[in-house]
Amino acid sequence: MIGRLNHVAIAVPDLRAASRLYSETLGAEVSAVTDLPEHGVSVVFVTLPNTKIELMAPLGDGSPILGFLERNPSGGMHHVCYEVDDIIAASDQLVAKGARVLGEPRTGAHGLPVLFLHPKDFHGTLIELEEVARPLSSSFHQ
Ligand SMILES: CC[C@@H](C(=O)O)C(=O)SCCNC(=O)CCNC(=O)[C@H](O)C(C)(C)COP(=O)(O)OP(=O)(O)OC[C@H]1O[C@@H](n2cnc3c(N)ncnc32)[C@H](O)[C@@H]1OP(=O)(O)O
Ligand SMILES: [Co+2]
Repeated sequence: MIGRLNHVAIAVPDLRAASRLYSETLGAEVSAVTDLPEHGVSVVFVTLPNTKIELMAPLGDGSPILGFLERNPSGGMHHVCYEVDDIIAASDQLVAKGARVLGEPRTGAHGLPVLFLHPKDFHGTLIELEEVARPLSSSFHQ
């Protein structure tokens, strides 16, 4: 069901300081800050040769990462995001197998459908699924 690792997300208390750390100290390519009020976070993406790192800070009072940052005030690894071909099919299969899917698919930071799986069902790791449309040519060759 799951495909490539799309990103690893790190929750941080200060997004601009974290962006500088990745760009200036680690020498990585870091995007501009994007506010995503519908997700309650502000994010930047760090582009690596084989995947991305999502640095995110809370946006608004109802942010889903506030509790995590209270427990981990200096920040920490928050979730991993795996790509899937069909998010509804993946969700249906996971529910049938007893996993807790958190809410409905929503449009994520890349403009594609995402949803989350409860960390208690996956060895203490919050999982995000992102539906990534495959180019027609790649499905033709499968
Ligand atoms: C930018 C858009 C998008 C993208 O395109 O990439 C994003 O990435 S948005 C990212 C932010 N959005 C989300 O995380 C949405 C899904 N998350 C949630 O609904 C909640 O965060 C949660 C997973 C239900 C946790 O809620 P919270 O209130 O923080 O915790 P609880 O107190 O209910 O925790 C229960 C239990 O789970 C442990 N926990 C919580 N978060 C994590 C985590 N990130 N990784 C591992 N474990 C986590 C928490 O410690 C509790 O454990 P116990 O104390 O042992 O019960
Ligand atoms: Co994410």
